[in-house]
Amino acid sequence: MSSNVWPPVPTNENANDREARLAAEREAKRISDEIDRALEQERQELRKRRPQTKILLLGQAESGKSTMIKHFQLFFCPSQFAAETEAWRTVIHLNLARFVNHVLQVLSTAGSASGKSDPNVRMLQMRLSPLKQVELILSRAINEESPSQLSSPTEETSKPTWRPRAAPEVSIRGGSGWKTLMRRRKGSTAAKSPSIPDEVEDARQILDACKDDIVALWQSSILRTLEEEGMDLHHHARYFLDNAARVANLSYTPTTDDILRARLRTLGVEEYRMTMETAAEKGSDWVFYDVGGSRNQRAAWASYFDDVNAVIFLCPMSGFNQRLSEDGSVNRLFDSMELWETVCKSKLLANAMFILLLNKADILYAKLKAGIKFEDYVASYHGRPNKAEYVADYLREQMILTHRMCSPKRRQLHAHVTCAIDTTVMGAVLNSIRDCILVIILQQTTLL
Ligand SMILES: Nc1nc2c(ncn2[C@@H]2O[C@H](COP(=O)(O)OP(=O)(O)OP(=O)(O)O)[C@@H](O)[C@H]2O)c(=O)[nH]1
Ligand SMILES: [Mg+2]
Repeated sequence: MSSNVWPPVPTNENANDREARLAAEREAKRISDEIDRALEQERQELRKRRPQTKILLLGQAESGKSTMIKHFQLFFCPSQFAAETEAWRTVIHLNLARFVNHVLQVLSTAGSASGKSDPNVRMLQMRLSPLKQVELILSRAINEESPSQLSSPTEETSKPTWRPRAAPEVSIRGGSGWKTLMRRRKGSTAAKSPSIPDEVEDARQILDACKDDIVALWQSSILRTLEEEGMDLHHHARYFLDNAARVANLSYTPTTDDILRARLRTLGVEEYRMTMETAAEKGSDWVFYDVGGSRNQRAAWASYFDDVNAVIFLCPMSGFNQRLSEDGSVNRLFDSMELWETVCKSKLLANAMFILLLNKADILYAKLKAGIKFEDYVASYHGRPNKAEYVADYLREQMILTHRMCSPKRRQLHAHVTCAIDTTVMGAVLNSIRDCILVIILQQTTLL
């Protein structure tokens, strides 16, 4: 008998003693197994009874819903956020390649139309032509939907007469599991789709080889002229073009700021399950629904309204001088206000807690500072200071009023002014949202 058996077998044991000992051991094991089973059953019951927190993010397209999801991951599930860095690298490269291709296309049209052809620019156009292939490969790698032609908000200004179409955005269908797909592709050694990782690697090499030319193109004076003439570039496009030398480098790893700026338009509804990793909420499961915000996507929202604990509604304040890309006759801010009213009125959401985020405060600030007058677009603001904090207060008051007038019954509303690309500002907002949600969980647990 081996000496490391516990309890040690008595050396002077006779046959009867042995039989009695084995029977006692069997009984002890039976009791222990029974306890384990009971504990497991209790755990399962608890898991079933634990309220799953359901949070819905609503708002028009480009309001910042998916960016908020990234923040929730970053603050409450940091390991999940870190694990997705690689997938975001591909999206960021696709963003960059698409913007450059868009600029090249605008250049070729404008160049022939207004006689601005310059041999240096023509040379850059030729040397950057492989980026079309890069865009194709990366789009295929994330299984992108075919890019929409109605993709960007349009600035409301009477100045430019010639208006090239905005760059089509990168879009992905909710539920496509693209991040998992990217992780599997990265991990797979030539199993199912051998060509894709190789292709992506090729695309990265091409981008790296083109980086100096991208920088030269972005810095060329002709681009400033095109911008003055109304070339429509998203804020995130500008950010990635400003950082092109770093982003296109072969050894590039996305920073948190880069990931927050990456644009991936949501189509349909994407579900995110997060098991919280931090502080008081540790171990609890939160389920987020991130919806596509453009008008043709909104019909799908209602089927997610059942049993919602919290609604986070994003209103991009900077949209006051923009029109919807899907309907050029509608002002973005007015659309947002109307949408807020509809959401407030919903009977299905009557019991949910509401969180209102007046987002894109940085762009609002920049626009007002540049002399664009808020009252020129929102007549009811007439005579008030053209300052971001006053405008934000005004919008907050209006939206709180709408909530009070339209809600089917009294319920909590928490409103914050946000800039969803600024992690320092968002820290405090996220803590406050977390606290509100924890109170809901507590209330539900007490009610059970
Ligand atoms: N400057 C600035 N950019 C922001 C802010 N919030 C979000 N963005 C950027 O705006 C772009 C659109 O944000 P998303 O989160 O993708 O918008 P969305 O509401 O999910 O849009 P859809 O999926 O089309 O419904 C991204 O490039 C973000 O980085 C902000 O407060 N300031
Ligand atoms: Mg989105």
